[in-house]
Amino acid sequence: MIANKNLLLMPGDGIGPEVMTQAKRVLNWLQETKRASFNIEEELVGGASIDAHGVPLTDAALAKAKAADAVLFGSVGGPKWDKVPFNIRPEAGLLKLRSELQVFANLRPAKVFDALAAASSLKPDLVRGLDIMIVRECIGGIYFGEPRGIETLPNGEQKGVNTEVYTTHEIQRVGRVAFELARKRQNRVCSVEKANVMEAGLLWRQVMTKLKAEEFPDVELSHMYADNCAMQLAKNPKQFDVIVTGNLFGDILSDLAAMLTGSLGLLPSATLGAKDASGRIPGFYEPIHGSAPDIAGKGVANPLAEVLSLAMLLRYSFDMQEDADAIEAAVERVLAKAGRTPDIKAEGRPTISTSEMGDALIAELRAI
Ligand SMILES: NC(=O)C1=CN([C@@H]2O[C@H](COP(=O)(O)OP(=O)(O)OC[C@H]3O[C@@H](n4cnc5c(N)ncnc54)[C@H](O)[C@@H]3O)[C@@H](O)[C@H]2O)C=CC1
Ligand SMILES: CC(C)CC(=O)C(=O)O
Ligand SMILES: [Mg+2]
Repeated sequence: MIANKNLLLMPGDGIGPEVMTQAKRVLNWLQETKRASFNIEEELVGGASIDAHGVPLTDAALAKAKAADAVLFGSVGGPKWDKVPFNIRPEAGLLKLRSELQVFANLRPAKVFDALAAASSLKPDLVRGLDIMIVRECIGGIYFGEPRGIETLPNGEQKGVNTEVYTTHEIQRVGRVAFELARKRQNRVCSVEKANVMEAGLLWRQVMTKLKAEEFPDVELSHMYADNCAMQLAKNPKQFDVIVTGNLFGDILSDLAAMLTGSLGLLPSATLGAKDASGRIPGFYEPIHGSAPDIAGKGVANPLAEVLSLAMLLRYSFDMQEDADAIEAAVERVLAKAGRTPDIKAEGRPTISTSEMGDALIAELRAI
């Protein structure tokens, strides 16, 4: 049994707390069945933290996140906070967390469960069996580059500025994660950028090419422009194994990949940093979706991306492979036989709520 792991839960805003409630039921199951014992704490983040403390991430919450063995996050943002100053928006809290935890490699697996091949927006044959891994650089690129801001020009016009910046080291470290993952999969990495129009993209391509030659000669490397990659994901997604890309392109391409699997509500993620002196790797886990204001409070959000993020946490931070497998298998069984939340609604299947999806999942887990 895995004992005394410190886990910080940060549910956030909108559907974040709703889906986190279902992940907590899975945590309870793990503890009740003596598979693990956790010291669980919870902290506000995003809009909820702005309402309580005036900032999207307090120093105390950040300190707890840094001290935890892993962080499970929900989602942040919503129209209520759209007018707060830009640097303290809910989303700034999330970016600060990722950056302060130095979690640079965001693993976004897009897997199609057999029962959901028909829920994809593509024809079932194009997606059945799909299993791709998008590795998104998560603490660099245009979301963090300087200079940035909105300035007023002498003629009264305004100018909005963001800057794409990548250094050799930033590209190498995320590239290594992608190559290493590929070795455990189909041994193929597709590196995605816009080397045709952006110097940061050209450097990305050069660094990836050199990295492959020097450290990963056994792994196949291809390069693709990001716009073509979006098209290829919609045309023939099974051509990909591991995709490695920067922060902005990874954000966009993973939302597209989510729809191949049936819903944004299904895609989990793990964001990992480098091993520290004590051998610990910081791990931050979150669904790829946002706070979904259009459905928040209605009890209809799909909780499976959050639950699958918990499974990734067990797998990557606590080496609890069997328990992670058990949760993923239970999700698969639920999708094969239970009702569906509205985002993956299917003819002949009852439409169920977030908590009913949680009930079905817990019933499957208890049956093990
Ligand atoms: N990691 C995070 O916390 C993220 C936060 N955001 C924030 O969330 C807010 C809303 O952003 P949107 O662009 O609307 O993206 P979103 O991901 O929140 O929602 C996009 C669409 O997907 C649906 N959806 C998302 N998750 C779902 C789930 N679990 N079950 C069923 N349907 C689901 C929503 O109902 C909506 O129609 C904004 O404030 C945005 O900044 C957006 C993306 C990520
Ligand atoms: C705050 C945003 C960068 C969140 C987002 O869309 C994401 O990480 O996927
Ligand atoms: Mg996103």
